Amino acid sequence: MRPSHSSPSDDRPVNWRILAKLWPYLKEFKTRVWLAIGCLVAAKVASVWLPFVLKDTVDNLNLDTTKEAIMAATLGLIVAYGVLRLANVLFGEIRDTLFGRVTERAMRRLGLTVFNHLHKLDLDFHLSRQTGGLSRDIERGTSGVSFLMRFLIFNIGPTLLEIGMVVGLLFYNYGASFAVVIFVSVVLYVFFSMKATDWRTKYVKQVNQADNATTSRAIDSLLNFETVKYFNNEKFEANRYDVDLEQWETARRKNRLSLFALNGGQAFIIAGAMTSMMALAAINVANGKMTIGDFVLVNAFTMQIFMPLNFLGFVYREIRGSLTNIENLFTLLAKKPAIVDRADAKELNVTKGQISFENVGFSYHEDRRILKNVNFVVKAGTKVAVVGESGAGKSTLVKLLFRFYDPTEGCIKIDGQDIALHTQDSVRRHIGIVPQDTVLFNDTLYENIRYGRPDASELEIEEAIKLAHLDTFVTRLPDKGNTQVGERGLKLSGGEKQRVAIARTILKRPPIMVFDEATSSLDSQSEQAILSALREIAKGHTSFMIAHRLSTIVDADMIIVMDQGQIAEQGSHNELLKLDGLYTKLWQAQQKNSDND
Ligand SMILES: Nc1ncnc2c1ncn2[C@@H]1O[C@H](COP(=O)(O)OP(=O)(O)OP(=O)(O)O)[C@@H](O)[C@H]1O
Repeated sequence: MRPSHSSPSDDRPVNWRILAKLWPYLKEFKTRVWLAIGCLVAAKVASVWLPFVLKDTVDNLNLDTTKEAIMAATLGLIVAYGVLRLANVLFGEIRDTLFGRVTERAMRRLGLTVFNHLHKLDLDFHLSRQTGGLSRDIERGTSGVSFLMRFLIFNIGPTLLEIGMVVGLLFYNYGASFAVVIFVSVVLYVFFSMKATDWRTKYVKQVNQADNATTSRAIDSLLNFETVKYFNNEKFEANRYDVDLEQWETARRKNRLSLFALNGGQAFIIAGAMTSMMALAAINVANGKMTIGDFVLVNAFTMQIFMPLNFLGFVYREIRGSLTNIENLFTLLAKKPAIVDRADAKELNVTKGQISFENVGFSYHEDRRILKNVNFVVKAGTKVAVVGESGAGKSTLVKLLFRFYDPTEGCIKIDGQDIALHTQDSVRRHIGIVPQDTVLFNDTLYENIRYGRPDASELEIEEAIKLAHLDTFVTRLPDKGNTQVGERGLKLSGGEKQRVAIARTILKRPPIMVFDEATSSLDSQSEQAILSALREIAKGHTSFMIAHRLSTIVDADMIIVMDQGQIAEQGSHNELLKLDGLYTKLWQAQQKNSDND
């Protein structure tokens, strides 16, 4: 696979105002910023001085006097030349070192702000995002800050300062002609470079698009490695990849030709300017108006100015790209989470753990109602189970309880307090969830369990492992609890992952425990063992259980039967069987299935 490009850009007009938004991230090191700017000026003064020392040296070398007198006159100048060169480089290095810290701190602050913001955004945002694209946006945005600072402060700023000084000095020392030639050619050069760069943007964009397409194709294909093998489709995959690579190759060729046009045009302007300057200087020397030293000085100035301008096209494009990337990042930061704590939100105070749903209605999207008029009470310390067909809205109840969403109608109360009026943090602190699909961090088994309560002791972790029936499994592992679980926990089976999730929740020990099909990935024997463990753990806690297999919840204090977003029946197992309704149908169907097994 080819390495991917880091420099994206699109056709949007450049928004320079974004620079103002960066200031809060830079002002922490205000003194450093000013010191760096001071060094920048000092380095440029030294570099503009250099041609003058060179001129005096050349003129002194041409003096019609004794060897000793020439040496005496030039020695000091040569030392001054060396000192100025050193000063130029040293001040430049000090400026880089001083400013490096400012940029790094700004990147750190911005990175952390974005990270915190992403964790505040709602579940809907995270369900719709494309992780790859999002992380590229963040990476491009934060490194955009570094690019922008580097190029604005270390390249554009110093170059403009130098051009200003040189044009002024030429005008002061030799009159308007040299200053005019330099000024006009610089303006021409900048104008041409900006126009040509804007024109080239579409080719750069094509390369980036082709690059993203080939990279995505390769990654998708490799991620589906097993499927490719199941269907013997290696050749088909290679052909598809090659079609993308061909487009990438064409885009690169066009991009290279457009770069040739840009560089060619720039070289043409530089050559024209240098020739004119040299010709003017030569005429002046021939007329006796200028010395050989002056000729050398004009030559040195011209070279000094056009050298950094050589990179202007590249720098301009990078700045454009960086501004766009930073703007994307600020757009992300401006995104408002759907669930926000009210200004007067209080801390939820849970003493018993009673849950009540009062006339709750909810829809993910306006045009489709998921929950209608849901009313029930889970008394403190009891076990309530929710059953119903797939898609009936069972997990949605849990998402509302956890405040991933707020109800569209009605309210949910814990110990009589409306959770929508309390901080999300305090609501979540009192609820432990073993979700339907457990995703683990790419870390060790121990660390994944410790996540339930980062300050838990080794002993408490061991106990949680035992209660979740993970101990036999752990002892069988080569590295025991220090075994890495792989990305998203892929090295563990579904049942093992669920037990890790149970162990985590045991460590958290919240007053309210929610089990969303917590035993769905277990075989019947492990399921029975875990269920007895859950019963043990749930003692004294309020537990809310979503289950498909009714046999796992027959002992619940109350069973709620959901049907198309509404409560169809509620009561204990025996009461529901007596009703001979939906629950009885579900029960009979499952009994029949297990008899057939
Ligand atoms: N984020 C979402 N955006 C839009 N619709 C959603 C979202 N999450 C769930 N739904 C829809 O809401 C309905 C209820 O989903 P929910 O997950 O609550 O059902 P469930 O009863 O728990 O189903 P299962 O037993 O299969 O887990 C489903 O039709 C589902 O497609």
